[in-house]
Amino acid sequence: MTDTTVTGVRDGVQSVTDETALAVSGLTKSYPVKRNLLGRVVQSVDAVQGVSFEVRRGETLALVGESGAGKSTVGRLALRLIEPTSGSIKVLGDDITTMGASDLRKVRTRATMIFQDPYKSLNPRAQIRYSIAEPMLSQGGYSASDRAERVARLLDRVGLTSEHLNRYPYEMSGGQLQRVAIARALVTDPEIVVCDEPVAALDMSIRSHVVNLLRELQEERNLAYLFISHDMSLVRVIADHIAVMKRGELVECDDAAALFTNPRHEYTRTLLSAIPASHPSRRTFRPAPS
Ligand SMILES: Nc1ncnc2c1ncn2[C@@H]1O[C@H](COP(=O)(O)OP(=O)(O)OP(=O)(O)O)[C@@H](O)[C@H]1O
Repeated sequence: MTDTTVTGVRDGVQSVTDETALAVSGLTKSYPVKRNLLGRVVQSVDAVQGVSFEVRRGETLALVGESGAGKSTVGRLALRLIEPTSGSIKVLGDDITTMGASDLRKVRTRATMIFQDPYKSLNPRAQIRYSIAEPMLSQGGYSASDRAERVARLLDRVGLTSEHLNRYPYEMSGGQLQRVAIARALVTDPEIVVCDEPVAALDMSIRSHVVNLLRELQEERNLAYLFISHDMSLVRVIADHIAVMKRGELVECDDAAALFTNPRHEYTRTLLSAIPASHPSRRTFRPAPS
């Protein structure tokens, strides 16, 4: 661990309440990278070490840090898409750390994920109508008419039309596909969404539209976002709280306004100094040219 005191949201873990959507405590992940002839791990990468934070209902915790800091690993651990080496994960009050597969499937309808690249996250051989409906089919319990109605409603809400239903991913733009990915993530009415760099792969011109859509949907549905990003200008617009990661550890965690005005860790100051001089306001996000 670093010698920096991690404060703010992390402190909330000690007093998890009904308002807590997601809470992780002491999360650690080592990836095995080399095994000997007996299959024993002889080399591993310590990607995440002792990370703790909570995300409250209806709020956004942004997870920031340079490439390789461990952000995506934390995002995947939060939904147990990968197994933690140690630590615990609570989703909407349920400890999912050792939960069995069928209960975990149910949890993943209430806590979902949007990935960076929709071309990779959506099945290239499936029509859009199937991609959006698939989480309902996996979970079961939705009638055909309910599924069709939910798909149509969400497609409309993310700004697409019934014309897109029978298309395949290769027939759509990156921005349209990320809207499909958002519809898919919301089709089971989750309360938590892990967004892993959801606009980083999109054209500069459409990033703000997708960011604004995510913010509107959060307000309408009281969604909790764990929002992974390396773009501090975007984080400034979307985050209520910010957790800063460096080399697998959380070095600072605070209310967004406090962190921007009074960053305590040297590394946070370095991240902030990289933001272009003219900040977008809290209401609008205009992406800086990359
Ligand atoms: N499947 C894996 N096997 C081995 N090492 C991995 C694996 N996935 C990630 N890592 C390593 O774990 C560390 C953290 O990676 P991670 O992708 O979580 O970081 P990140 O902050 O999300 O970076 P980026 O912004 O580039 O996606 C890196 O050193 C990475 O190389």
